[in-house]
Amino acid sequence: MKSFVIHSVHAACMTANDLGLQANAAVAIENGQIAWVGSTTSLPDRFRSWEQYDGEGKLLTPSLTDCHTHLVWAGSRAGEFRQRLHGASYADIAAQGGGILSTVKATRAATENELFAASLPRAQALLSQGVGHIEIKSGYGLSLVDELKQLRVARRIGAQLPLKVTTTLLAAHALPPEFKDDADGYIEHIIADILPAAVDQGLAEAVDVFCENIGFTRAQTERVFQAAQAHGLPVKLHAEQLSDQDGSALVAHYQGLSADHLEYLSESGIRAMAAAGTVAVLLPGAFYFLRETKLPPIDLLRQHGVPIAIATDANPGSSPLVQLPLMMHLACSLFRLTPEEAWLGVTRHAAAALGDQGQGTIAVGQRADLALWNLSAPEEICYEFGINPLHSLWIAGNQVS
Ligand SMILES: O=C(O)CC[C@@H]1NC(=O)NC1=O
Ligand SMILES: [Fe+3]
Repeated sequence: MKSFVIHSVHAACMTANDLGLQANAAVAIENGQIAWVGSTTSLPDRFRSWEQYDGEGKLLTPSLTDCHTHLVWAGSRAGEFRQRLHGASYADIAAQGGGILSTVKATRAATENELFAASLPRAQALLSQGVGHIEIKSGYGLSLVDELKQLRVARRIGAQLPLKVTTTLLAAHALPPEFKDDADGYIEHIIADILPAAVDQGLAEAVDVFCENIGFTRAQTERVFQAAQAHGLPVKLHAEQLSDQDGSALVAHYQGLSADHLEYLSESGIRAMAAAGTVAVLLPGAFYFLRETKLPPIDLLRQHGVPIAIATDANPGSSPLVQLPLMMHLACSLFRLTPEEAWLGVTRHAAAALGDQGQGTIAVGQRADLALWNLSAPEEICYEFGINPLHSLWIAGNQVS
């Protein structure tokens, strides 16, 4: 692995609560890690013989982390989108077999290779936007064979592309037809069969549940969390998306990595998250696409010091938007986050939501996952949309674009 220096950049190091901007900075990279960060003018002699990369005053940040995606799916829900625009209701569409279960049907029918071929371009798109770490959930298989198939495809994406993939078991995403009207039975199947198999095959690094009035109850969620804990896996939760199920307090009780969506989050849930260090993952794409009107309690999250992350929630039903910089734009435009919060939301805090403490920063000892941007100010990526501002991307010190 080569050693080199990127110099003459505005480095956004992503310190605890701000961008940590350093003008005319230099970063020395050795063996895929950051070896030194400081002013270009004070570069130590031992680095001066290394290959020098002139950043020409551009903005250098950590590469981006998309900490919440359902990236592996087959089929399309574009037809439902057209039906709804012609006046069909969700109930009409569900009655015709649409919704999540139509994606489950297509994902089950796809071979592993077909699923990989359908999903790889989505990861390639994120990589082209400067994303170096993606979380990929299961949740469209809803059976032992098909949940493991999804997770294997997620692993293959990480093997095929120069980016890091973190996998999450979300078997408790919806009720499969085989367990119609028997949600408790399905939860027991997850606990007895799907989760142990995913653990035995090293396919899951966290466990997630859709805790919602149209998903699984708080009690069913807790059964899954107890099983995940018994297997030594951390938990995260689709929480308070459409109602307040007090799921955020539950995932915080289990020292969960994150609570995600959070439009209906209460202050007691926020207090629990703050005490546990649970990250608030906001998903403005789903809010926008579903035309939600209830904003997450951003000011309360700020007051209680809960770290805020932002992710695509890329999925065919509520956020068919595989574009992380767009989420920064929507987070500022719709949720009124500041550009600084948006940047921290796709770097440092997003990495923390995946248990990758310290990643998503430019600091000595961190993996050299770095992005150089054609931006003269950080806020430009939140303000304008359409032209890809990525200039260069390094993952573990290897230049990938
Ligand atoms: O409609 C889909 O395919 C997924 C919807 C998605 N899943 C979830 O738990 N919340 C959502 O918005
Ligand atoms: Fe989601």
